[in-house]
Amino acid sequence: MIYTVTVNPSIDYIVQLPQLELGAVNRMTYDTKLPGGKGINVSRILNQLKVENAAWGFLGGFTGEFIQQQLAAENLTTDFTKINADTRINVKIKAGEETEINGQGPAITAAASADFTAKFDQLQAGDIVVMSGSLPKSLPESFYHDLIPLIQAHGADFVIDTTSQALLDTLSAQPLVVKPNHHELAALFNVTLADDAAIVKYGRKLLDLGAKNALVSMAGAGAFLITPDQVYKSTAPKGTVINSVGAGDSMIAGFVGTFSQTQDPLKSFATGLACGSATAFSEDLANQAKIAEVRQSITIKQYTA
Ligand SMILES: Nc1ncnc2c1ncn2[C@@H]1O[C@H](COP(=O)(O)OP(=O)(O)O)[C@@H](O)[C@H]1O
Ligand SMILES: O=P(O)(O)OC[C@H]1O[C@](O)(COP(=O)(O)O)[C@@H](O)[C@@H]1O
Repeated sequence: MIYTVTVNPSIDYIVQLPQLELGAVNRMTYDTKLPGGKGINVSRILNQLKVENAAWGFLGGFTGEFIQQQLAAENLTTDFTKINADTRINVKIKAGEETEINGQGPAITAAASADFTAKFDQLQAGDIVVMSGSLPKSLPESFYHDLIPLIQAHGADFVIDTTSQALLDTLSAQPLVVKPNHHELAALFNVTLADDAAIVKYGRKLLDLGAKNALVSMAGAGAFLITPDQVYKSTAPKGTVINSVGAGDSMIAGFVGTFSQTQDPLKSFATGLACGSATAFSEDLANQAKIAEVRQSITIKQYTA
């Protein structure tokens, strides 16, 4: 069983306009509201792949209710901890380029946090917990790190998708996979990544620090998979990019979903690539048919320096 953890979900409010003029009244040509947050996106893609999963985290207020309703309409299995404050709204502006304004997130009380943590008692050996996204300000920086012993005590694995020190702090506990994009990888080690060799060098460092596998995604330029034995690269398939919000989460879902069924990192990489690009080529996250279509054009090569 895969459990996704979204401690800071969001309504993703996607707005489109021909151009954004700062300091002026701008009019939208299109807008839509989607249930968002990284773990929720992973769960929505796992559902498309028919991989059993449950979404955990915190939801509150009218925004939380909207997300709960949307997920129920997709038959997602959820067990969110209720909070009183409103779940955040993240604004995604599409005006030529994509600009994102993500909220800080609501206050989580100590009681809600304890209620959430108690859920980890039900984990079993072989389960995978995917912890994704930013932490609301009211939770300590060590929140993910503190969950790891609860996961590992049951013989379950974990995947972490966060940035900066919060990510570095979890590597020694051996996450099944981590997936920084190349900008996040550069920021993690405070370097500039000028070419493939530099990306692979710093991607390997993630394994040296403890990660079992690392994906380094590069948006329209594809991704690397670094395993203890091999490095693989794939360019992204060509297509019309409609909305790349959630492409990274989709890639993680594809990788973890297939890994849970096959334990094969290369097959998992192929599914991850298909899910990431299929989402970039869709208005909302990708559906099963789009993923299957894009999967046909994925090619992966072994990378040698
Ligand atoms: N413009 C695009 N065209 C094709 N595939 C894309 C595009 N953007 C993202 N993808 C696919 O999704 C993966 C993850 O996207 P990326 O933007 O790197 O992640 P994140 O959203 O975490 O920054 C990429 O490695 C690629 O396979
Ligand atoms: O928790 P964070 O880092 O603010 O990110 C949340 C945002 O990321 C998303 O999960 C999309 O993430 P990706 O584009 O990286 O896959 C949105 O749904 C959400 O608005």
